[in-house]
Amino acid sequence: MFVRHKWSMAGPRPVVLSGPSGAGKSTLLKKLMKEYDNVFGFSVSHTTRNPRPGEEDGKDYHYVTREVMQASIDNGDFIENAEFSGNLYGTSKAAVQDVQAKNLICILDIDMQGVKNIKCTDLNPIYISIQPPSMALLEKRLRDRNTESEESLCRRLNAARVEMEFSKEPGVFDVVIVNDKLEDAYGKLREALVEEINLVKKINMSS
Ligand SMILES: Nc1nc2c(ncn2[C@@H]2O[C@H](COP(=O)(O)OP(=O)(O)O)[C@@H](O)[C@H]2O)c(=O)[nH]1
Ligand SMILES: Nc1ncnc2c1ncn2[C@@H]1O[C@H](COP(=O)(O)OP(=O)(O)O)[C@@H](O)[C@H]1O
Repeated sequence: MFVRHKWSMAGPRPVVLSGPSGAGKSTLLKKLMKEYDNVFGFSVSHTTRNPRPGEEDGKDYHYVTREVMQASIDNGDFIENAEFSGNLYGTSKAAVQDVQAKNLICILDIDMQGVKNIKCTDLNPIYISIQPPSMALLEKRLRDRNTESEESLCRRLNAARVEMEFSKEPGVFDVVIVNDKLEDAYGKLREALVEEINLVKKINMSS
């Protein structure tokens, strides 16, 4: 699957954030996008899950029915897609192209199936894993977030065990960040991206 041909002008490298549900990916990426205006662009995924209070269609996700999403997948519109906790999720080609067209660092928030599939493309992102300090803390944070039913919570915690093991596989992630204290984790994320951030600032200043 080709998103951007290797011979096209080199833009900034995209960033993949992955890790268990509740690890703090959205919190960290929202902080990053707030601090760095016009440097990052979020790859807005499609999902068949319902929007949570406060989430916006077209901003957090494109919320679609399974029928619509499956038809779009069959049509070849997606770079990758996966079933997670009973719902379909996927990154459309358009989601990434929209961000890359603006020469911004494209951030993808995807699960481990997504990571495996993106590795088969020529997207060449920086792979960052966000991990919770422990299963117990992950459960507490997910419960306190108050977004999941008991069933959804169980499914996410089961998936989290597998995601946590996956993050230990050598060579999968460029950086693994344990999100204990938010400010410390954020500092590590920023540090991992500083070169790419400076590159985009330079490009944007000269254009
Ligand atoms: N493969 C894949 N995973 C995605 C995509 N969008 C979101 N996810 C993952 O789906 C999982 C569930 O996301 P979500 O329902 O927003 O719940 P949350 O992670 O608990 O906030 C997370 O691991 C996300 O990283 C996507 O486009 N592709
Ligand atoms: N370092 C942290 N310490 C305490 N709570 C946190 C921390 N990071 C995130 N949270 C909280 O944990 C919950 C899960 O974080 P979230 O960003 O939604 O995770 P994800 O996007 O990975 O599913 C949220 O309620 C968030 O406010």
